[in-house]
Amino acid sequence: MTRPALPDWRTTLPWPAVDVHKHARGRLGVVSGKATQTGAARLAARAGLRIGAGVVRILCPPDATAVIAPAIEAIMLTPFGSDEALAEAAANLDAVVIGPAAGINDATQANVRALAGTGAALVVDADGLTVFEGWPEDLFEVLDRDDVLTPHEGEFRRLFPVLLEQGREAAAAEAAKRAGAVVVLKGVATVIAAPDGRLSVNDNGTPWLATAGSGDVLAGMIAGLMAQRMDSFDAARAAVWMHAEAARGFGPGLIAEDLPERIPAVLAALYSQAV
Ligand SMILES: NC(=O)C1=CN([C@@H]2O[C@H](COP(=O)(O)OP(=O)(O)OC[C@H]3O[C@@H](n4cnc5c(N)ncnc54)[C@H](O)[C@@H]3O)[C@@H](O)[C@H]2O)[C@@H](O)CC1
Ligand SMILES: Nc1ncnc2c1ncn2[C@@H]1O[C@H](COP(=O)(O)OP(=O)(O)O)[C@@H](O)[C@H]1O
Repeated sequence: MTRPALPDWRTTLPWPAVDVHKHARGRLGVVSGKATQTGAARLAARAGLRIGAGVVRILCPPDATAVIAPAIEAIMLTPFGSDEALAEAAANLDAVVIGPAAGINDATQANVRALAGTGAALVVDADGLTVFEGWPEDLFEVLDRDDVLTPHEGEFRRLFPVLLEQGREAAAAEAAKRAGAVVVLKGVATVIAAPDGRLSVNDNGTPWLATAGSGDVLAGMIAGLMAQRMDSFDAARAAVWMHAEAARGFGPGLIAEDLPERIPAVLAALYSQAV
């Protein structure tokens, strides 16, 4: 018996319907760090907006409001003063990114937990992963299967100390099972693994991506597709490929700020194949 081919992510990209409106298109939240650490959230938010989320809101500690407000236009801003207030602010969001420059402290842990109790699908990156070093089960027990973890190898080791000895593919597959969530093990050939056993290795990586903040952009791209109701595993595969394609299109001199601005060209090429 032959198994039906898994749908390729290109066939499930969320192109907007004629009668869509911005809220129906998908609402994305990105949690910012404190006043001196807001750039990572702004990169992720801009990437999420560029990849098609209809409404994007940065959720920030009160001290960061005056820093972020003059640095955004289409992106909205909501300050929160506690984990409960964060959950309230995220109540009507479809997807949320937490972790980029969030801070390695108890507040970030509490914020991840609070967001996990909302209906939003989560992308947990960077400090959102690092804060669970030593007690990863505390993270895994609050995750849903449509949540996504996006560790680089350093962050992966903090949550899964010996798994990489099995090789990157086996490690990512086991990590996804243990976490009960999609795991994106970043690197030269990024591995994407789902808790149901689906596994994919990205094939268009480029070293131009080895630049500060490129991972923050990727987190925003994945969550931006998830906010548009794309399956989390497909969203991760699609975003990882588009992220690399955007970097290839730019080439030498690429910095993370350039990546969101290359997304339209990458989307346009995919759209021309879809219609
Ligand atoms: N514009 C911004 O505001 C930016 C903020 N960022 C944030 O800054 C905070 C600290 O970033 P750091 O880069 O110091 O933290 P990392 O956790 O990335 O790096 C700390 C250590 O982890 C190890 N490591 C890093 N990348 C690795 C890899 N790919 N493979 C193996 N080991 C690796 C290295 O030993 C490194 O010294 C994070 O919250 C991050 O999200 C960064 O994303 C860069 C841009
Ligand atoms: N040499 C490389 N080849 C391909 N991709 C790379 C390379 N170096 C880094 N990347 C990609 O760049 C991104 C870096 O993410 P991350 O380490 O989280 O950076 P940051 O924390 O600065 O945002 C990942 O998507 C990773 O796969």
